[in-house]
Amino acid sequence: MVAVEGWEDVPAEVRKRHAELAAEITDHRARYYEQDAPIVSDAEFDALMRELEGLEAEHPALVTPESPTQKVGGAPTLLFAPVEHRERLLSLDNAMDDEELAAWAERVATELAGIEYHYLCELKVDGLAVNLTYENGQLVQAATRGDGRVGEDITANVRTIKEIPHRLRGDDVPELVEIRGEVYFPTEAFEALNASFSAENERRRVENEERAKEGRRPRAMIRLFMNPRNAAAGSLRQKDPLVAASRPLHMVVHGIGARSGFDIDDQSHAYDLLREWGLPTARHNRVVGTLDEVRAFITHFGEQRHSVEHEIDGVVVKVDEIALQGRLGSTSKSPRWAIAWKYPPEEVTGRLAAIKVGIGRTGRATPYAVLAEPVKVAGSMVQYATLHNQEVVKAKDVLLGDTVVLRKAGDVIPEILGPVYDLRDGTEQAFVMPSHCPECDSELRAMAEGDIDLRCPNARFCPAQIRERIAFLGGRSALDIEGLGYVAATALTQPLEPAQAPVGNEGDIFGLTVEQLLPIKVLVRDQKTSMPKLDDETGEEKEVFFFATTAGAPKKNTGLMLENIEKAKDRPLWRFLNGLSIRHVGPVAAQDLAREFRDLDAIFAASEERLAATEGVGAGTARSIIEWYQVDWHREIVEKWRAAGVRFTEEATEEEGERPLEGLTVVVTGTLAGHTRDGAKEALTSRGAKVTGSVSKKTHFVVAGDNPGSKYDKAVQLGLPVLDDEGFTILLEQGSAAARVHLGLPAEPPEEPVRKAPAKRKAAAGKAAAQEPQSAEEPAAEPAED
Ligand SMILES: NC(=O)c1ccc[n+]([C@@H]2O[C@H](COP(=O)([O-])OP(=O)(O)OC[C@H]3O[C@@H](n4cnc5c(N)ncnc54)[C@H](O)[C@@H]3O)[C@@H](O)[C@H]2O)c1
Ligand SMILES: [Zn+2]
Repeated sequence: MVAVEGWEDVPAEVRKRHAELAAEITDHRARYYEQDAPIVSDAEFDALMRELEGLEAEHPALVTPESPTQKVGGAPTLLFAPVEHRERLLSLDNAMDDEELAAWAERVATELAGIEYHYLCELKVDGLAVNLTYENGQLVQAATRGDGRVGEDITANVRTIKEIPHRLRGDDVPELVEIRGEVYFPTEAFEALNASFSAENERRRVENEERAKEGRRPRAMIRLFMNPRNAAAGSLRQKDPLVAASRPLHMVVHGIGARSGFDIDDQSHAYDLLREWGLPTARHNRVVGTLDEVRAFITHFGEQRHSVEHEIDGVVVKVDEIALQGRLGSTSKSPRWAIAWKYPPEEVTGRLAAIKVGIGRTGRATPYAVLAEPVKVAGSMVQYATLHNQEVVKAKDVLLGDTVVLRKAGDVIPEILGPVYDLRDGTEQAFVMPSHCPECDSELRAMAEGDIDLRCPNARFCPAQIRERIAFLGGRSALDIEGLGYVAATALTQPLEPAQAPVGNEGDIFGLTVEQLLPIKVLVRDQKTSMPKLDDETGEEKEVFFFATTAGAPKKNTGLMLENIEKAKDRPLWRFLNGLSIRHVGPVAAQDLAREFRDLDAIFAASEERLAATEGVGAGTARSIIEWYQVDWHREIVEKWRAAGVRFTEEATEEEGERPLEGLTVVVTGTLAGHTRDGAKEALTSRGAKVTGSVSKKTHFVVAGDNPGSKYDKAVQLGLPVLDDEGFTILLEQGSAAARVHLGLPAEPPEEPVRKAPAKRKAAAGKAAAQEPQSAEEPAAEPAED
């Protein structure tokens, strides 16, 4: 094949698909850029774009100036006056994986062979691109990107953004400069805005009930913003500047367009100049020399994605030298000297097939969304998302059958953001909270006046509550029993043959025998859907022995689980206390109580006042402990454990009394030989140290095992003391000074890096200061909740 393919040579079905894709993409762009109301997620949109690009790569004849691949953004709307940009605003090419990043770097290297250059790494801010024109230091115009050549005049709205100077600072301002940047909505403010919309909708719902009685038309609900980008775009593209002024919009600059009257060598230096002029520049930029350093930057901010004040959807890598940027040039759509690394999408859409209710270990009924099909988000497959309670379902305004936006940020539980209103067809139906427990059929009710949550009151016999409590007991924050996870908890409490259940409640957990376990059969369930799996050949539900091999011998894990259960009898008192699932008693309160009383019987013998006087334990928690112990079968659990050999007392260890690591802030990263990650953290906190997740100048030690992450790089960069396994042991056993000496450092840090708590507070609050990090992670309202 030598002849260049003409359009008529492209197979008809390819041409057809190309036309379909082009039309679909153009429609999505209009909805996204012009109406701020997309109906597909970015991931879906990107997939369509990629398919189109693929077709064009295979059949170059399809590449016409009309193709969406050759165009930037959307068309300017009639909502605002058109503005012609002096210099075009471009889009960016994307790298979805390391191969694509390396290919880009390779092209740059080839083009710039023999020349020294640097990479400028920046965060890719997920907001709205704007162009600011300054003439002789005065802001004369602000415009959206539009199609790259012509944007919309949003000057009045942009003037309301406090960070954007109306006049550049200093005497040295240029004749002309076009500033490119991103207007964004800070993540926290976005959540607050949507919460206020939800509250207003709640008022309107109440009002509408009245209106319905009077036969009046209902007031419309406010549509929630889907994400901060949407909120930024929606706020900035308002006819009324007062609306924009009322929103906490911010901006960060990331480029320069047309300019005259000054010269710059590197883009990073240009930012210094812009900062002097009073423009908001990014704090996280970094200039590096190698692609590996670029990768480290990408990895670092992939982990820190949610500690930045605005949403980021990737990292933009640029060649820093302006002259070389010119030499590399641009395509019709994007510069060749830059590439956008995209993080995995955190938002996807899916069809809400059902809302089911799960019962947690304290009986709380939690509605959760079930999507018609599993979807990939933040790198994992997801089909369920929590909806918290029936009020949240209302506030999110979702109906069964809706296409909904689902978000999963990092390790956080997936949640539903809201419906895609424009896809409703009228067949959607409102969710009705079930009146009865799906597992034991007890009537659900609020346990106290004013409680939003409904609960299954059958704490003693509800199979769901027992299963969840046992799984919790075996879990990390309670007895931490390896082998006793969720499925094992199910097998122990809900075997196929109910009479075989060796565990009726947590009292039966110790003293299990292999003989009891061997005959236990469970249905093989799909872990995601919890629906029984079918045998491929017979089509029948699959039943297996959970603890025994097919030959009838105990599985290896069975023995391990039993050993670990035996060992768990010696766990510290607070773990048992937390494991009892007493409402309001979470790990923090449990540790406070254990430290104060050192004995379980003493805790249960204490008066409500005495309990409430314990540091970190409130009146509600105290009440809850007393009420819990008044229930017969609760006391039986404690007695069964005691009979099995649990001692429930805790001698004050020397270190604990003294809390020798009090005041230290430590970060743990990588795999340690002698400790699990949680074990290492506990060893530190029990000695009074504060363990945090991110490295800063205030960190006293970074404990780094094998394969440490970017925290290690950061530590090295900041020159912090880094401890290996051996150093860590010295820190635990001999304290901070010994660990520093081990590293060849002076015993005392040169300057106390930690901000001292004010003396007054320290004296009054004692150990409270050391507990802050834990309580900050614990939801304050109900730490013991499921
Ligand atoms: N869901 C939909 O229907 C829909 C429709 C159209 C586009 N989109 C989404 O929009 C994006 C594509 O839009 P695009 O063409 O604007 O490309 P892009 O957002 O991937 O990248 C280009 C833009 O990044 C911005 N940017 C942020 N930080 C930057 C920095 N530090 N340096 C330089 N630029 C920076 C600039 O405004 C620039 O215009 C994709 O994520 C796509 O999924 C979604
Ligand atoms: Zn129940």
